Amino acid sequence: MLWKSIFTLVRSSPFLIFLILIGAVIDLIFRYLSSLSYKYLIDLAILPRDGKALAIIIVALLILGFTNVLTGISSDYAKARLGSNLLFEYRIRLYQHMQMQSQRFYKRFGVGDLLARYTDDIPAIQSALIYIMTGGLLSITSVIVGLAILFSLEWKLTLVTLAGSALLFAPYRMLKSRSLALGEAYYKQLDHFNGSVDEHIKAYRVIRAFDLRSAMLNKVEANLRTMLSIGVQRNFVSSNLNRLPMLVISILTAVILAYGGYLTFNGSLTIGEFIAYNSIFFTVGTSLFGVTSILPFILSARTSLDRLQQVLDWEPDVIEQGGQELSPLRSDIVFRDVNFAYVSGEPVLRNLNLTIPDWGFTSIVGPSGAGKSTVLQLMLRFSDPQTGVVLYDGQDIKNVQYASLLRQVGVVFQDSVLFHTSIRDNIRIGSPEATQEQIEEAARAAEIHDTIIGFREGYDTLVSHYGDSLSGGQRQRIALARALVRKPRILFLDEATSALDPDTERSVNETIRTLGRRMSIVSVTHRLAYAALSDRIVVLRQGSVAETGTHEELLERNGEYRQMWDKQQGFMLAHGSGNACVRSDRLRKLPFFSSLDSEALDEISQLFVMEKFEAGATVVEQGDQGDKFYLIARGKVEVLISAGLGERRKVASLEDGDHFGEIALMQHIPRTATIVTVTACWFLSLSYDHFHPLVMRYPAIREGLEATLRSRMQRRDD
Ligand SMILES: Nc1ncnc2c1ncn2[C@@H]1O[C@H](COP(=O)(O)OP(=O)(O)OP(=O)(O)O)[C@@H](O)[C@H]1O
Repeated sequence: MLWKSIFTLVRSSPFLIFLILIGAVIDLIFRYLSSLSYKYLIDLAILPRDGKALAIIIVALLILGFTNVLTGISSDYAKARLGSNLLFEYRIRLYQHMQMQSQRFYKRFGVGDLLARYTDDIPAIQSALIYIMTGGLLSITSVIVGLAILFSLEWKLTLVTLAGSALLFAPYRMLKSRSLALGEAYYKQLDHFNGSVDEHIKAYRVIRAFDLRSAMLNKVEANLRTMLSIGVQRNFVSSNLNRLPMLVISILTAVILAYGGYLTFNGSLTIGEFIAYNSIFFTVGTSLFGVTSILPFILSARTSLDRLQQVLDWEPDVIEQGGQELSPLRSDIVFRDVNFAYVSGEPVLRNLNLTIPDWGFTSIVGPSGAGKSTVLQLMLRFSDPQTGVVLYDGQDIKNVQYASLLRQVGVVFQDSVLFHTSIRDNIRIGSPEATQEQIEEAARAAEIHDTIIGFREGYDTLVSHYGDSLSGGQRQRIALARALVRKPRILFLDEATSALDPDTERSVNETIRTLGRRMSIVSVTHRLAYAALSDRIVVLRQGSVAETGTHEELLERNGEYRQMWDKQQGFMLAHGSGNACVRSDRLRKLPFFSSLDSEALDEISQLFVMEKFEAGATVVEQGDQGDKFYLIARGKVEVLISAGLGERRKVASLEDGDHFGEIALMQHIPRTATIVTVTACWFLSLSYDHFHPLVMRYPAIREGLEATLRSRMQRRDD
């Protein structure tokens, strides 16, 4: 398919092809007439001492040389143009293809992987095309013409030459598969390397703060060493593909000199013919060498074409077909019998039926992995359900113009990426036609205008490195302004404030609440304190709706929501987040403390110490001796277990109100899993040494912990 597009590109540039061909033909004529001129120079001008003939030959050569240079220049321009056109066409095509893709695609092709296709594969195809179009075609024609002339000069000698020339392609046959395999291996390593550089740029703070520099360096060094070794082998094979044909040409030259000399001795060839024959053979030899030297380019381009094709063959999850314009949302968004899975056989949404009216503030809550963000993604049509429909005002969003759907919505994600441009342009991205007044209006609504004008360069302040130059709250407020400048009918928030520190979260949520009076908002959150303020709450469990209602109704119902609510209660984070504590009645909800009296629980709650970890930190490492129990006052962690060969498998996510490590309170036993923070986390930790004296005093604690351990073991065995 891609080969076809190369031919289409070539066919669509007839003038450029004409310039290249004319340049090649003139070059060819020049080469052979120069070589053949020796025959006439020696036999017709020098030996008979004919000055006029000499002058005519020299003038003819000069005119030809001059013409050759002129057509060569036009041909060079045409090649440069054609090559650049190919780069442009392929890069834009790949980029457009990427724009249609969703999460599944980006999971399969990492950043490094994709970048390598832009910066290495496409140029490799370009080089091969240029070489084939110019050196290749010219060399092949040159070989054919040259052999015809050689045949006319001395056919027996030429037959010997022709037979020997077949040997020139032996190295290609021998080394082809090795070269292709090395090409593939090299690109694989290059993809890894690009990925590591990208990771380093994005996570440089975590790498430095956790002193991961030497670990990362070792990883990159191992990658580069493998690349170095493959690179050496690859270059060596490529140079052999060039060098070995030269050996064949040297042998052929020796044969021609010996046999041609013999023919000249016995008078079958004149001296002029002998010299001309050798000179033409030299040109033929060079052209033959030219033919073989494009082979490494062809091999490299073949690998690159395959790699590019692999990406372009990836079908987008969402097919954007024309359809009707979606009119402004007036009634509701409905999920009807929706089933969805990222991986076949692992359903995430199961027969989901849900109605979200177009007014007020709706919160979607539920345990981690319940499918909250997935619901949001389907509303934005980042993916389509496998069965069932998502309707906006009764219209299946698969059948409406995608752009008209996106025009109605604004979105703020948890990790809102800001671009490397001014604050003004970052907001304007939401609506490219927005005037300065509209930008400021959005910034005011997001309550960031005063902060922006307080910066020395105001709205022209450059946002650097994905927004690192701003605080988390400022970043999210600019992201909010970016969404608001679109004047959306509906604002989607995907954990938009949960990565912020408590004070900033509180203040951004107040802004969002004010906005809720002006537009409808759908917010995915796991922090129930803010969900409680919404007009309706949808509780998801394993991809279905478990409950819906207001906060009060759901508490009353005493179901799933109530449990989650109770779990998150009882923690107090002081303003400024310098301190936190847990109430004794909250401790009673932990199964191993449930039978203790208030006095004991009060004592225990005093023993907790607050610990703060940034996102990406390892809190406990599998195999280390456990000496602390942790309660998550706020934040989210992942529980990982070793899956061999240094790989880790995620087995669970824990968040506000969850706990881990309780067995460490009873005995120093190795941790059975690694805990890594996903967002910044505030933990309350209780150390074995502080706690142990209490266990001695209150036997009920030991009994509770032993029961927990037994049930844990039982669950694991099951
Ligand atoms: N791109 C993906 N590929 C495969 N599985 C995915 C992908 N994205 C999410 N999942 C899985 O789908 C399930 C639902 O994920 P989703 O992010 O919607 O849950 P959530 O309720 O928002 O959870 P959380 O609060 O932890 O963000 C989880 O089991 C998750 O591991």
